[in-house]
Amino acid sequence: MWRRVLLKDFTCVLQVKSSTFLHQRHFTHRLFTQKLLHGRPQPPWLCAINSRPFKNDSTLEFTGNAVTRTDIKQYLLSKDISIHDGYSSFHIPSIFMDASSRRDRLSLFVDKTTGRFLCKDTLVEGSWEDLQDCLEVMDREEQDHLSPHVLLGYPESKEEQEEHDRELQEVQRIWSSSVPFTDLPEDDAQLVKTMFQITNISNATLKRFGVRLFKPIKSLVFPWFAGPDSSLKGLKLVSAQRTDTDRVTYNEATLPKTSSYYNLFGLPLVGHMDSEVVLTGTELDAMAVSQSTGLPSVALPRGVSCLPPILLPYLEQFKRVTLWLGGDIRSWEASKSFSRKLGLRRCSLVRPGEYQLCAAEALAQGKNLKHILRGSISAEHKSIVSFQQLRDDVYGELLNTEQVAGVKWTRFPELNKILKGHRKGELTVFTGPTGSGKTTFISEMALDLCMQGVNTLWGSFEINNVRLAKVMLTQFAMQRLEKNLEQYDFWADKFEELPLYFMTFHGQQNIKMVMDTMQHSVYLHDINHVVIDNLQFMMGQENLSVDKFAVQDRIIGYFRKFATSCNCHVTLIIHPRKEEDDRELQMASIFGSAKASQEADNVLILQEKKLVTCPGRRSLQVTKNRFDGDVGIFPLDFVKTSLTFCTPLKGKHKLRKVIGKPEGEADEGESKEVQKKEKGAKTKAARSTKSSAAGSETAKK
Ligand SMILES: Nc1ncnc2c1ncn2[C@@H]1O[C@H](COP(=O)(O)OP(=O)(O)OP(=O)(O)O)[C@@H](O)[C@H]1O
Repeated sequence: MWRRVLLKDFTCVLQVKSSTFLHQRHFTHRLFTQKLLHGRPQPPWLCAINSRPFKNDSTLEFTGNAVTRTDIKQYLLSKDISIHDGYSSFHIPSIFMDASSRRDRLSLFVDKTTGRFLCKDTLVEGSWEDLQDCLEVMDREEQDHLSPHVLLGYPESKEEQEEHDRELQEVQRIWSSSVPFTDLPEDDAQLVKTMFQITNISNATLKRFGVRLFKPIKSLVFPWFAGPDSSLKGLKLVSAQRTDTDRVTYNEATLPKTSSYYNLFGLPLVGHMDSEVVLTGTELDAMAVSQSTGLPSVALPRGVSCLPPILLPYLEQFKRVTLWLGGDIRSWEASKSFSRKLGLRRCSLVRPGEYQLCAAEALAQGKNLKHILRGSISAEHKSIVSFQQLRDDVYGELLNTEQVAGVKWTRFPELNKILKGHRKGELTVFTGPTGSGKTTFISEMALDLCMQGVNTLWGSFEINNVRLAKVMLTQFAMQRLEKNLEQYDFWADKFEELPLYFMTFHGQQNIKMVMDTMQHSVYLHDINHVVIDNLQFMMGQENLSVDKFAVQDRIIGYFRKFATSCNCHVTLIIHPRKEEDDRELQMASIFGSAKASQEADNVLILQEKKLVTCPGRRSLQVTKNRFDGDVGIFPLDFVKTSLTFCTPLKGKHKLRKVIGKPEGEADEGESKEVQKKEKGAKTKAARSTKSSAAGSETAKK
């Protein structure tokens, strides 16, 4: 919901986005005419990432720029502002309150990574550029503060206002027709608790956290209270379902929708003086921790999928943060990456234990939660460790081989058989002949993962984002929507909910800029898969009088480093350096040197028409797999109506898997096999050409 506003007194046009975050009237504003004020050029960052094209109320609070924390600190010091160096933010006195009311309070938080600010007293927020503008104006006008109402909002469009009102009414309607647990007859309350497997959570705890039951859909209601008046901003509905194996799975829905839902559940119960908190992945876990340990505990709004930086100021007061996000490897990975945002020094992590317990399960099984929390380990990385320290990590990996192997593709079971899954921190290099369908295939492969919650960032330099999103939406809906336009909104609404982001770069790009954007997106959106289409678009600005392949190797090296340091998977599409008509592509067709092929964890090749068994068909070949060494090839059919790939029907194809062979050998083995087949086919083809030639000769005669 974007609004245009005037910066009062300065006749400067600002673009403002209304946000439901934690406050009643809480602006995120972005200066797009900053040159008007003091001619500072717009940071390239500002336009570097775009949200999904289908969104009109972007989830992106993205006003990032290339400032460093040193820049921020120096600038603030140059303005004689006293700074407290916090964990993820600098704390400064609010410039939106007069000196007498702000006293010594440092209630304005400036994010050390992006420079975004939030004043917790007045709830004004904005970008680093906005803060600088405000400070410049204060200097120029010799004022000691600005009014929090310095931004004048125009009403939202009628449509937006109506949607917003409808949402709020729906929140109120559900809330008022839900029943507090304490008002339920004891038998009913017990039944509900059994259904949700929370029999050990007392009615008193449920009451303290304000949990209710919404009977019509048998869901628990978790409220989102926030703002100076602690009013109801939204809610989360959670329903429980029992699976065949007698496990309970939970489904959740939020109002407002997930991308605007920023509830740190449990925050209103935290005292100003509390210096310790336990961060959990679900509301049930937060209640379990609070009940059995008495410690303040808050749940993340979107579980382990992300920790939006906009929430960080609310966690600054804690000297110690224990992350207990769940019991699986994904939660463990998330807790490691969130602790980097929170500041490693103060974070400790609960490692998934032998029985993989989250807090609610631990409580249900009568475990001692205090004891589990005491066993949490420091998030700070030590440069030298002994096996004794690694011992539990190794054990955890052995115990959870399936989870360690990564996220499985739902649409490509053959790929699971070879690669085992999609893992964080790896670099996948993907190639194929020109126009063979590389973009189309990677689009579906990444979409498959994104639909399972893998936060994905696309850098599509070759085709524009609208075209790419159209391909993805077709693959998502599994049909051509141009023929069913009436279904567009239905699919677009669902597609919009995916954790999918696009860089807005197009054409040749500077590698540093791309790297900075990727790094930023990891911070802002907890991106764990970056797709780059394609590497050649990063080479244009390099000095190509030096060896082209040396440049390519160097760029691959940058991506490698990024994948490792940010623990983020990078899929890099590369055009082959040479294509020969009668030969399949090999690793050597892509890489300039052995070094570059060493950098990649996985090398995938989309082979085209080379398998004579199925003419015209593409095959996907894995020629390198660092995880467990399996390589192989399998055919792919293309479904034009949905732009998707699938494996041919059973019996028609065979997965050829080469287990445990070194990369080179496997490659050779594969190509030998292919060559043999090709040779056979060529002879056959030659024979048939001969006979058809003979036939036509005869016909001519
Ligand atoms: N297996 C396939 N069979 C037939 N057509 C395909 C196949 N895969 C993709 N296509 C179509 O081919 C066209 C080119 O596909 P795409 O852009 O994915 O290829 P590419 O390899 O990325 O191209 P480039 O080499 O230019 O980067 C698209 O129109 C796509 O729908």
